[in-house]
Amino acid sequence: MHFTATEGIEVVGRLTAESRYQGGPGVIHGGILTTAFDETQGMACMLLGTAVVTGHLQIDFARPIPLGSVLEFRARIDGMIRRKVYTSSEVRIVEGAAASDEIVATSRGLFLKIKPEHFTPMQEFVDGQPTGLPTFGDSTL
Ligand SMILES: CCCCCCCC(=O)SCCNC(=O)CCNC(=O)[C@H](O)C(C)(C)COP(=O)(O)OP(=O)(O)OC[C@H]1O[C@@H](n2cnc3c(N)ncnc32)[C@H](O)[C@@H]1OP(=O)(O)O
Repeated sequence: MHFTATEGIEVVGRLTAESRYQGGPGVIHGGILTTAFDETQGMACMLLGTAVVTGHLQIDFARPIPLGSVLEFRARIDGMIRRKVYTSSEVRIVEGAAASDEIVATSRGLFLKIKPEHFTPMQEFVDGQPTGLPTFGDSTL
């Protein structure tokens, strides 16, 4: 996805519903849409200048989204309480046969501000390649 920061704490991201994203016949998979919402709201949080992780994410799938559609996501920060960052986002089809001003799905998120040490225990698993462990093809196995 590509993102643009707009006025205030809001970001806009675009995603093309490619055929490899198919869920039901001819439509985008809900998990792909969920991931895009997560990314878009996470990107809005990055404008705060602090690292966050997703704590809670809810999605309302309002309309089926045909493959080939170009989707435009908009996300913003709605509020903050202590480490909690509340976000919302919606998506429209902006190019393709089903393009219109209608909102086809919405999302609300809760992101938690974290310290860099949050990821320290997972360093060994970065990129899915645990270090310090024997790997397949290792002649010492
Ligand atoms: C470009 C960047 C895009 C990034 C987008 C993608 C981001 C991701 O996908 S991150 C991956 C998915 N998420 C994760 O792996 C997170 C896994 N969960 C965790 O690590 C922890 O549960 C974490 C950090 C979210 C919260 O744990 P912790 O830091 O101990 O917070 P904790 O003290 O329990 O709670 C803090 C506050 O948040 C609230 N809270 C925590 N989790 C939740 C939740 N799931 N729902 C509601 N409230 C919650 C607590 O009630 C508490 O509220 P209050 O301040 O009012 O008392």
